[in-house]
Amino acid sequence: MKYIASIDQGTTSTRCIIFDRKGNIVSVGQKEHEQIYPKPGWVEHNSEEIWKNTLEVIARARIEKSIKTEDVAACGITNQRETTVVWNKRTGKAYYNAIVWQDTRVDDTVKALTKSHGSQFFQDRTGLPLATYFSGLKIKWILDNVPGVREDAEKGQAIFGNMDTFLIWHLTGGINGGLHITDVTNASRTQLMNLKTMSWDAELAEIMNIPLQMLPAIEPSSKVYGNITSEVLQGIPLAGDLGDQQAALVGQTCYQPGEAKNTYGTGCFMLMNTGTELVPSKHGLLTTVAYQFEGQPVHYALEGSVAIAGALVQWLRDNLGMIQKSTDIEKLAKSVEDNGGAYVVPAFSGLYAPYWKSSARGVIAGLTRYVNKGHIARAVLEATAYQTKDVLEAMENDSGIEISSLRVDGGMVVNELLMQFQSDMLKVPVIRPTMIETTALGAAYAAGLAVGYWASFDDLLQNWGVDKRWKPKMKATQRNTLYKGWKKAVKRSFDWEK
Ligand SMILES: Nc1ncnc2c1ncn2[C@@H]1O[C@H](COP(=O)(O)OP(=O)(O)O)[C@@H](O)[C@H]1O
Ligand SMILES: O=P(O)(O)OC[C@H](O)CO
Repeated sequence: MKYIASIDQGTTSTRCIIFDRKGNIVSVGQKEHEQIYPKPGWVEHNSEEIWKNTLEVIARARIEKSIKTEDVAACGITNQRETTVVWNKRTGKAYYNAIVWQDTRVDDTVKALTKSHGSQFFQDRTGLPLATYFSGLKIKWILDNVPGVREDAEKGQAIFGNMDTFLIWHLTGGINGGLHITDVTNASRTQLMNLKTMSWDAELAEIMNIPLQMLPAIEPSSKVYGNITSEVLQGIPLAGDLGDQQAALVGQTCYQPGEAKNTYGTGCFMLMNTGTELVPSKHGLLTTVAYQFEGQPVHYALEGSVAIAGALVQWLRDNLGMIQKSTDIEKLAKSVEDNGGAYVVPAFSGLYAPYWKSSARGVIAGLTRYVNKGHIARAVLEATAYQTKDVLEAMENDSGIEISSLRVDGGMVVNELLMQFQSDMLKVPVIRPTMIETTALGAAYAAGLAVGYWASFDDLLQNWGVDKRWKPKMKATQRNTLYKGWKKAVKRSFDWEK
């Protein structure tokens, strides 16, 4: 068979990418979905729209190159993590919109649980500090606020899933016996899975008042789970499932302890493989599952999650109208020499790693009459690079490993100005591989390994190649001055919401 199909259900869009054995893209279908902001801090998606888009992008990817079902060896799936859907398994209907990972509505519960149990209690079991980010408290919010859900959950009719689970259930039969499963990487983002046992933690579920029967079965990330029943890929084995940031780690072939990648999409996520060793963080990172291939031990990762990166570029485009397309930002930013003293701290969902300040809110600091649109555009791009520096320092401190170069991917890495500035800030080379759709590729690798399309990791390592490398050029004094300014601006964003 010639190909592997991969579904990448991201925060802004859903893609289906068909890959060949060399890891090259054969065809792509992609569609954006609506971002719903009912109140400040709330972010939702319509899960029904995402399901329809999924079918449409698979069909588009196949039609583009007239790909026959019999040419597809397997399908993998990867997804925006943490985003939470609860639906009825008899009707297939969601009780409420999907609550997106960036949503901060459970902030009061975070504060109450921090008071009663302490954040460390949750971090010790799940690797995650108590925060609005993860799925558990989003499930609780739906159970507590949407009429009828709790009763149905107790009867075993209302079930929970992240977007992987929701799509797998639909793709494998839906109301006619769809699989209700997730993988270890997605489960590790719910704040309900015990990182040592890889199973749901009954005590955590009880604290959050979540009936255990609504949670999916936890599977490895690479395994034949079952066959797809939907017409668009009927009969194809569904054989890979990974959270998107973990999928990018697999797609970047970071299989050795100490290897790290940074993905620049809506948010920005740096993951370092720590092997089979679970490394607790003391510097504001998450300990998470990197992947598990069937029959092999779980591999862990340290993760620095940044909530807003490319989303800040979108905000400049959609909310301020300063650019028409995301790509326009580079030209605008290049119209000036530097940031003119301005800093943008995009604490739209509070600040994630390494700060974990849910009461922070966005600020633009350092304004004078000198500052123009170009400076703001530059400060917007720089914000992603500074946030990455914050995370990289924490990563080095936690792991004791000095990162000598950084593999990058995601929608923002086409921006050369950002990549050069990133290398300048980190003082290490930044490497963009030939294939930057590493998220979809990682899920394809998981599926392909499960069905023997690829024989081993060695096959995958050969597919990775360098497209471009940026080396640090900035003088130390300039780097230090700029970064000091960022740190000052970050402090200004703290404690905005009480
Ligand atoms: N040339 C560019 N410069 C900066 N940001 C960009 C550029 N092109 C796209 N982006 C940003 O990249 C993000 C999309 O990346 P992608 O990896 O597709 O995200 P996701 O997987 O989160 O949906 C958007 O937030 C967009 O604003
Ligand atoms: O959809 P992305 O690429 O922004 O990734 C979102 C992350 O998985 C959230 O944890």
